[in-house]
Amino acid sequence: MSRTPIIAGNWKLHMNPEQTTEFVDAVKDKLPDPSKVESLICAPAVDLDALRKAAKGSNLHIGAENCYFEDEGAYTGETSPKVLKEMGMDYVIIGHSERRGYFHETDEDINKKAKAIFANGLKPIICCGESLETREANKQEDWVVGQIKAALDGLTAEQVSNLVIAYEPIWAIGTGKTASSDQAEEMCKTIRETVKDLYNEETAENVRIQYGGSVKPANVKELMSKPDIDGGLVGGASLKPESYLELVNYQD
Ligand SMILES: O=C(CO)COP(=O)(O)O
Repeated sequence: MSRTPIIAGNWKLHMNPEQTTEFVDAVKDKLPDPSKVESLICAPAVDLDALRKAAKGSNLHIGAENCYFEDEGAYTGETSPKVLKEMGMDYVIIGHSERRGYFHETDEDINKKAKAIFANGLKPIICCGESLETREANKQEDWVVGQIKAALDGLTAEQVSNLVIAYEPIWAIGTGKTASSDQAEEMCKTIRETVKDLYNEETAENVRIQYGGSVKPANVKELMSKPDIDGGLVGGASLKPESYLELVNYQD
């Protein structure tokens, strides 16, 4: 088993093209060897052209924060996965709790998006995670297993081997309240077992699972030491070059 760790910044609704170029110029020569850690930035759609240009020739992987499940048509305001591929993106985040919550994205939408992303030769980062209410009722496992089953419905074992799942408990996002490394590991392990039940052992060993929710330089090492945590999906702490570099270089 050799899963390459993947540390991804999710910039959410921050940064403009100029700031994007400045950020990438500041980090691109200081990234880890991509065979040791994959460094990724997922940026707002309006910054992706700047991201691609600035990251060209570097070890920085690039991605979008969302896309639609159709390649083209009368869908005002949406982002085409086909064009994201043409623009040189590697990954697309789907199913983030902010998209589920504020923009009413359903499990069915997320599943359609995953299929459209694969159809265009991109890789999805599929987010899942429970609310505080669900955690307090001790129903987080059922909740997250349900989200994973719905998101992966109809995907092949090969596709699942190549995608990334991000476990992001909603109560830990942007709150400074990180899940403990044991809580994070427990759920990432449950997700891997779910993939094993749905597919097979090999697929479960291949799929990379990130933890997200107040990941920062001070806790990244501890989280990454857990056997089922293969990466981080980082919001706030990915916005400054110094902090991002500390995260991706956590092995140093
Ligand atoms: O939602 C997140 C990443 O997708 C986590 O955000 P924070 O790292 O700001 O808590």
